[in-house]
Amino acid sequence: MTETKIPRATAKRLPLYYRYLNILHDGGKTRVSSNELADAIRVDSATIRRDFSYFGALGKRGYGYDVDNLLAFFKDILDQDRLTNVALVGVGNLGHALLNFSFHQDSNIRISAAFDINSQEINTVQSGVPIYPIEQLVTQLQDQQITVAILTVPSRVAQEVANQVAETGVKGILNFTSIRLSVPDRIRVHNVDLTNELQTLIYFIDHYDQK
Ligand SMILES: NC(=O)c1ccc[n+]([C@@H]2O[C@H](COP(=O)([O-])OP(=O)(O)OC[C@H]3O[C@@H](n4cnc5c(N)ncnc54)[C@H](O)[C@@H]3O)[C@@H](O)[C@H]2O)c1
Repeated sequence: MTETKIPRATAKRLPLYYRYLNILHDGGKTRVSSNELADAIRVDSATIRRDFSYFGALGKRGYGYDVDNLLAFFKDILDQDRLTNVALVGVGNLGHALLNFSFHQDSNIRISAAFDINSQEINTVQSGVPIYPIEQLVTQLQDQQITVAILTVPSRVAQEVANQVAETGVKGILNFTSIRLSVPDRIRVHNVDLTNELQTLIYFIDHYDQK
């Protein structure tokens, strides 16, 4: 694995690059310019060149980037050869939507276990994923060597669930609840807030896109 320290904004674009390079590869394309990439994924070409330069992937003037090289490179960085098992905690409205969502086939991510307290849900298999009672969270996460957990429980129980997750080897939590979780330093928490995303989008539309 490459240990390069990269800005978070760059890291967020990596899966985007990776997906598009796969499309190019499947279409038999062997090289691509930063301008072509820019048009396709709607990130400006200067940003793409800067992002790629963090990894020492420098295109040649007049040639662009070699698709296979880049793809192998991103595959390594994103650790795509390894399947990541993810746990989902809270199979309600949002949890069901995530269970039914097939992650991009080339992403190597899958939800392998879900947890709830609702007797209607537990001990069933939905979209191929077994739903276990929350009491089995710690043992299942450990047995399945799960490293990422998605929290879609009601906010009032979020911290309590996070405490249980912290008893396992989980390294990352994708937190959909409105609670700012307190977890040990070894666990990274990413908060997802659709309201926030929409407000940011509306802000940019209102302030920057008035042409
Ligand atoms: N971040 C966002 O943009 C966003 C959007 C929608 C909802 N949410 C949040 O996501 C969470 C889920 O929303 P929802 O609409 O799916 O709620 P929901 O009530 O439909 O689902 C919650 C599920 O969690 C289960 N649950 C309750 N206590 C539990 C526990 N201790 N352990 C395991 N499971 C437990 C419930 O049985 C239920 O199935 C809420 O916190 C909500 O505020 C966030």
